[in-house]
Amino acid sequence: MTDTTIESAKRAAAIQAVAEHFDPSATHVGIGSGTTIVYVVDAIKARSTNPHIRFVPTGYQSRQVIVQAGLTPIAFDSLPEDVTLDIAFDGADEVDEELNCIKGGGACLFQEKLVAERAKKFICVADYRKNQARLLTKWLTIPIEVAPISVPTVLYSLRTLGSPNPKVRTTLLAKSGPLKTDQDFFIIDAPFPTLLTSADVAAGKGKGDGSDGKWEVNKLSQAIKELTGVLEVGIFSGMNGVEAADLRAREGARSAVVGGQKPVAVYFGMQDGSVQVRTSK
Ligand SMILES: O=C(CO)[C@H](O)[C@H](O)COP(=O)(O)O
Repeated sequence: MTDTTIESAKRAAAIQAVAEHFDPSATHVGIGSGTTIVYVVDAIKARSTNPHIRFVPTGYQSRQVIVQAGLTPIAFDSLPEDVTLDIAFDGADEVDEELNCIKGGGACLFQEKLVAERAKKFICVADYRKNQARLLTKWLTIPIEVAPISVPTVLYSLRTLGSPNPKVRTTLLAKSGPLKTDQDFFIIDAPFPTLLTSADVAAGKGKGDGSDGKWEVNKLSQAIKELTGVLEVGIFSGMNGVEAADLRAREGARSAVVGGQKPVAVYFGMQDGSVQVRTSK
């Protein structure tokens, strides 16, 4: 496997994802972070015809990608309350059979989740290395964004939940010390055993509540999110945007759900140049 193969796989997946989901008349588009999203932005630029389209970044790097492409960014907190994004595109670190994702390899998970949940449709684009049946198969840690002051207690609680050796992510740059996110928070990378899907729990493969050392994706995400000091967890699970809209239509004002975290489709660029698409069933 060469770098060229991986980069070609990302590009092929991005081109197909944009061709199949980007509507040139869209007005607001969410743009994720990482290396794959650069190909998505290139593909959007080649198709976009609406001079009034605005792109919502998920952090500093994402904003730079938008600006360098000559497109117009709009800050997430400048969006009028009633505006939803037509679509959001992002990468992922690992995706399972149910389209649950691990994100945050680039430390941008909080804004990525805000943007994904504000979109009618969230589409993930990734290369073949990210395509796994279960989360934590090849990507072995869950990125968690935490308030710096909470680090010792969150590390302790994560060990109690079954993470053998959670660690604060450090910067690889000349300045040593913890890496700071766009919110000036820290990232803890917490290893856990491979996660069960909801289908595994339904099939009796475990309770998924961590009592036997095995966690189901949603249950672990909720357990970590409940820890004081945790801003956000790099597990994107639960509903997708279409399911969330259905729930709102059924429940109206009683539903506090804004959108979903899970993609409606994931495009994997494969080693042989093809693109594999995984959609929600
Ligand atoms: O979640 C992310 C950043 O926080 C990225 O989307 C994820 O790390 C994938 O990155 P890449 O496209 O470089 O593989």
